[in-house]
Amino acid sequence: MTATIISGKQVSEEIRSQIRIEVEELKGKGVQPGLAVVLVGEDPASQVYVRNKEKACVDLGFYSEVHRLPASTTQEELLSLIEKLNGQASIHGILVQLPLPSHIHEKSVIDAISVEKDVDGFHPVNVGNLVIGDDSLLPCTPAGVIELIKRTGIEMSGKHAVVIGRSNIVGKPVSLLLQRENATVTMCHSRTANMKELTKQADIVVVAIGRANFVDASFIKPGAVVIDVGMNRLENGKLAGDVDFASVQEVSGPITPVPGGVGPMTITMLMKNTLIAAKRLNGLK
Ligand SMILES: Nc1nc2c(c(=O)[nH]1)N[C@@H](CN(C=O)c1ccc(C(=O)N[C@@H](CCC(=O)O)C(=O)O)cc1)CN2
Repeated sequence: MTATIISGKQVSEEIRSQIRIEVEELKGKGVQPGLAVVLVGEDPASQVYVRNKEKACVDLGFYSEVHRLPASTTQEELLSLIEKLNGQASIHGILVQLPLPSHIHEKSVIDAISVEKDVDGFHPVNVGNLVIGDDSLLPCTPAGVIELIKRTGIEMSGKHAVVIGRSNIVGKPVSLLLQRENATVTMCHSRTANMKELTKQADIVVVAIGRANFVDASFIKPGAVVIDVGMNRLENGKLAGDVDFASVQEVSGPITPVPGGVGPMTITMLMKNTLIAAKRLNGLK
């Protein structure tokens, strides 16, 4: 059996087409969504992601500012830039590219971003609103996972979903969003004793454990949906997911590849969040 491949590129392009239309409508009301991206240091992968965010802004008609700061930037300098962007009317979304150099305290930086402009959805107020089910800016990768599942026409309500990984930026928020869609959610992590027993009962498996090819066919119930959030750079320079795609696709139902699955959704959901923030900050729906 060969599984259906869920294309993040294709779904992402569908969403971008809708965003383009909404941006034009918003411009007609005198508002151009604006995104500021801050990059500290020269991490090669981060440079690529920031360039792709800049390109997405151009492609979708957003105003864009990219602040490329040297690795020697102090925390105080970074916080003072964030304070300036918090007060800048042309900017509706602020994103500080992670990881930051080790001398900068990540939480202090995230906490300094205005809640209304936190398009990463990492601020504790946005996280708290997600937990209690209030309106908030949702973290981009988890929101992308849910959107991919929905737009593939897969029902989540009443399904058993197993999430492998409990990070603050993927595992925990994905599990909350799946519950919001009325799935029954089990969370597994590196210390889970009977992981395969649990995953083999799942209708939907989301893998975000950060270990290349960790999940093979023996974890998966025939026909289950498999979403791979992993992005592991191998020694040969190739990118590998947390799922052994060749093995799992023999038994699974719809499955996301790496690259080309969840990854492309991350930047698209960032653009969607910036559009939402621009509307809210201007009192528009
Ligand atoms: N402030 C943030 N920092 C980081 C985030 C984030 O959401 N907010 N996520 C990642 C990096 N990231 C966006 O910033 C990101 C990662 C991967 C992709 C992507 O499109 N991946 C492609 C493959 C790209 C490649 O070949 O390297 C894919 O999976 O198809 C987009 C965005 C960490 N930092």
